[in-house]
Amino acid sequence: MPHTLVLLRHGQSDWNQRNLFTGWVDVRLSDLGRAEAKRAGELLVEQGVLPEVLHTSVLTRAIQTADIALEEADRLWIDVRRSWRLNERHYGALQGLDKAETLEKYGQEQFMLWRRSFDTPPPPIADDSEWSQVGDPRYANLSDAEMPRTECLKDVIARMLPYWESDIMPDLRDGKTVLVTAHGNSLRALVKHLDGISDDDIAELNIPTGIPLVYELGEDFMPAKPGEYLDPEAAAAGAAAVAAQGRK
Ligand SMILES: O=C(O)[C@@H](CO)OP(=O)(O)O
Repeated sequence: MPHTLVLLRHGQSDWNQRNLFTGWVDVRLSDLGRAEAKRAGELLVEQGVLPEVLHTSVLTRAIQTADIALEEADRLWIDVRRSWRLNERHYGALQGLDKAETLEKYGQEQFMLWRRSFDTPPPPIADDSEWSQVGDPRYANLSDAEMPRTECLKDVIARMLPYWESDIMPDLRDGKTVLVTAHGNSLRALVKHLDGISDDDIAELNIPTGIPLVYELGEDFMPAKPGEYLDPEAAAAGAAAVAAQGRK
């Protein structure tokens, strides 16, 4: 029996709209982001993909997106689990900075290295920075070593995959249609794993906001073919817009 997995990046956030590096900063959805989340719920209903369990990050924009989409699908009642392991990549000292200004200041090569390279993290954020998450009660159970001050995609894979195996795979094994509502870079980490994308090629992959991406997985919890967006045209346009961020 194939397992159905639905990945959903949160709708546009206030900081996506303002073109700021976000990472673990807990910003809310913009009006457009709420509309995208509602549309995601409509797409799930229209195409008969009805989630039976939800996994989200502990960031509000992912939680809001799931709630709005599931309300639209009349599925607010399904079981929910949340984990910091699905959080956006921690953007280190770049959190709160304007993407276009950062590009201008450091140049295209450094900007893209920080943004999309597999294993080069941005400089770490200071614990007393306005945009640090140290001391945030939702991370009280993390050890100091687990609490990131910056992350590259490789680090995200290392903290996300254990949750995939321990919590998401068992729900798939139970035959449930699983919705994972998360973030541009935490979902890039999962798609890299599922689609077997190389460390170099993953730089080119961008995930659009608010469009469900559906995988049918085999008994080994791997797909026979890449996932399919429920609105492929909007997904292509959305991914191109993410790729162009930084350019004003
Ligand atoms: O700012 C961020 O946290 C991410 C996602 O919005 O941005 P980027 O696509 O530049 O990695």
